[in-house]
Amino acid sequence: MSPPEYLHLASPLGPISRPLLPHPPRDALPSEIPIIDLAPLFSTDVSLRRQLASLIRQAATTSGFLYISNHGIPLSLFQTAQNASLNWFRSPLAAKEPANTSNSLKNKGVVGYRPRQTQHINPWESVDIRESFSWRYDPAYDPLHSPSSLGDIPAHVKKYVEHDSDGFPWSVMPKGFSQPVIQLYQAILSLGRQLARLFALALGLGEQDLDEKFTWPDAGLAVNYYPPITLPSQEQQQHDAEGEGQKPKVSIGSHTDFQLFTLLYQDNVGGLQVLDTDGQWLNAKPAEGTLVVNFGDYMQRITNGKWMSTVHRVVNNSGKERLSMAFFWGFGLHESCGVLESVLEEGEEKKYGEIGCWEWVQRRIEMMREVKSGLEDSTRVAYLGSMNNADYR
Ligand SMILES: O=C(O)CCC(=O)C(=O)O
Ligand SMILES: [Fe+2]
Repeated sequence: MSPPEYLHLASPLGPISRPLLPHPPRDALPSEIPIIDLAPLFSTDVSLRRQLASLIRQAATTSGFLYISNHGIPLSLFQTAQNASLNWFRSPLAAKEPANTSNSLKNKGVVGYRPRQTQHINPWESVDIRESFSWRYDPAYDPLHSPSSLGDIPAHVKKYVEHDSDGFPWSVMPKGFSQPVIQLYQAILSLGRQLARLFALALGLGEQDLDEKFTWPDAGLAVNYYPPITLPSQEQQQHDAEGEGQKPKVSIGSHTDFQLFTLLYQDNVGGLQVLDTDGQWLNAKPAEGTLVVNFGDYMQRITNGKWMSTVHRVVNNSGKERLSMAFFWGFGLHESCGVLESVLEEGEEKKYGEIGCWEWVQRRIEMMREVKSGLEDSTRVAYLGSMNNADYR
């Protein structure tokens, strides 16, 4: 019998290992990653919205991944932003360099462009074979806030949100890119707030109970460009046999998202894979007109571990370039939350304490750093190799 294989990754609790089944990835069944029709969300009939919320709760507590259809954002808005992004990513490196995150110091290197193979989300896998353009929430682009009210951002919020004047230098980006991407981002801000009401229902809360925590949300965007992974030649494989080349080649390594939920638009190329609770990789194939929704670590925490923050990665072996846009949603970074009473059964104890959203994100970043430095230590890797964390999915 071949020895069990493990997937190693960073988690909020530190490095963890998950056993893997010895089978190649297979397509997810509709029961594993359901397509949920969002139309009832826009109905005036609250009983329809409640039925929809129970479908969401079912998916959140069993797979942590689902697709939404009829979400109300026209496909053309995504396609225009997709084409604009492709055009930009295909331009020469020198044209993209002015947008490099390292030039965006005021944003602490978060906002902007990251060139190919400069990110490594999971050190047990290859460097990420992707380029990306990311930015964080800026109230100047939020339809909820009128330009004249921007001066009134409360001080305890202001230190966490960027304002246009000290934000990313959009002038370095061609308008052909920024206009459609910002337009899409604004539509996503509205959809995210509507979804937050649905999730509130699904969490046993009143529909509007979470609204305030999303007034200045932590709503970031990553536009991901994945060139095809070219499998190494035999010579190269031999050369790599002792080093990095042994690691599985990934477009973005296995990880969980940090915050509450992610809305993902993917083109029709495919490559997104989701790890089920048995250790089987499932292909989350593209389905036109849908968005993928997955839940993150903070959601898992505030639901006492019930809503799953599911491990996923991208392997683009299609031979074609792939583009995705991931919108990450969290409460405002100035907010704080503990386990929600509404999710607890009678007598159930809270597993986790309250933690601020900013502290949470810092902790997750710290854990990823720790995992990278821990890799240098061979005893630790051996320990990881034999560890099976059953509690943390
Ligand atoms: O491109 C994708 O399909 C997934 C991207 C992703 O997981 C991320 O950006 O966190
Ligand atoms: Fe992700």
